[in-house]
Amino acid sequence: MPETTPETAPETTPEAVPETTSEVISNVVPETSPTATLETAPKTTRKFVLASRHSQLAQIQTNIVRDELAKLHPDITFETSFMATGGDKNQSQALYLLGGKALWTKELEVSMLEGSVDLLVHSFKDVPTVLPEGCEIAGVLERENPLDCLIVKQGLSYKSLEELPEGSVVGTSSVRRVAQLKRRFPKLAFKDCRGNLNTRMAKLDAPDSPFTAIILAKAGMVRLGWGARITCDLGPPTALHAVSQGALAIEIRSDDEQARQLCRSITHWPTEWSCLAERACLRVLEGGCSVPVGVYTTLTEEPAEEGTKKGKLHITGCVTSLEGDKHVEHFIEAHVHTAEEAEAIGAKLAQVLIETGARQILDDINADREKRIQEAKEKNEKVDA
Ligand SMILES: NCc1[nH]cc(CCC(=O)O)c1CC(=O)O
Repeated sequence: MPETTPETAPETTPEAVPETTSEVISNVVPETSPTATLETAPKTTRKFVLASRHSQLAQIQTNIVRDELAKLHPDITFETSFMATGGDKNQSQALYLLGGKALWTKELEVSMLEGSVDLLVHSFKDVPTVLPEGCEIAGVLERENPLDCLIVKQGLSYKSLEELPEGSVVGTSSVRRVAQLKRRFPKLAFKDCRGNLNTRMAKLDAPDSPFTAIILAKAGMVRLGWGARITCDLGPPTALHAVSQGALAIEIRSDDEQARQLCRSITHWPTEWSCLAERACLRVLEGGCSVPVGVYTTLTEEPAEEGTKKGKLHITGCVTSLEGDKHVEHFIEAHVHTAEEAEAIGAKLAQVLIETGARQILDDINADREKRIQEAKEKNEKVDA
């Protein structure tokens, strides 16, 4: 297949990037630093290795975090390391058979717990709502635009989902996106489109591609420098985005106090609290497998007493049946003073959704999933449920 990376793509393809890149950012002690006088003292400053998946987007995101850290901590050395994860390696099996989201994070966590790397940089939405023992999210950067967006195949001039002819094939592998869009656009067809963003864009633009358009997270497109390919945004009320979409999270070993301090220094608290509220909502709803949950959150900073924080949290959540025929949506607005209060609001939102119809939708989805796993087993497929 010819290289069909969009015109705006950087020169470097992901294949050109070595599996492991180690780059010393800075170990120079600035002259103004109080430690600058200890020139003969042994260098005890620890080196920190940031790690992520090896996709081009993951590398860009890791470099964003590294640059933020290096800017605030010029006396510390930061390196980066990139590796393939289960999710990258297995792109043919249906996502619902692959055993959950830990797919993208498990190998990285193992390396970190072994001590080979120190800070894991993730798209927050790929991080499971429950982390392994000994791991925690310690840092969250300011959120990029959290919405989904439509990208129409190159050469076609449709400007929105409304304009797509009946029966057009829209690519996405997200049950949330399919459910929400079937509800609004019953005449469109949806088809799996897997792989990292480079792969998905190439699949869309290939001359023999079945797709008229695909749906992606806008944040990824923007970070890759492909914003010009975005046809339109998909936001409320048409579509609510995934929990924590558009935010970057940094995971550390729970016993690594130095890493925690570094993460705190670059954390954007309104993003962190918003994402924690969204994750609390998902944790209550999901019971272990991926569900079509959409959210939209704003957190507006309010005047607070010295040394404290306060914000007005407005969080909307929805759960949609896989065929788009059932949908429950609710929002809560509350003043919050701590991350824990924000999480409590997210959990309460989930509770309200469950009581107003989400329970039935989720039970149906779990039954459907069980059935498909059973069918797959019967077909002798390797299933890791
Ligand atoms: N599911 C994969 C994934 N994980 C994070 C992003 C985009 C960046 C982000 O949400 O921060 C994407 C691509 C997509 O959903 O289109």
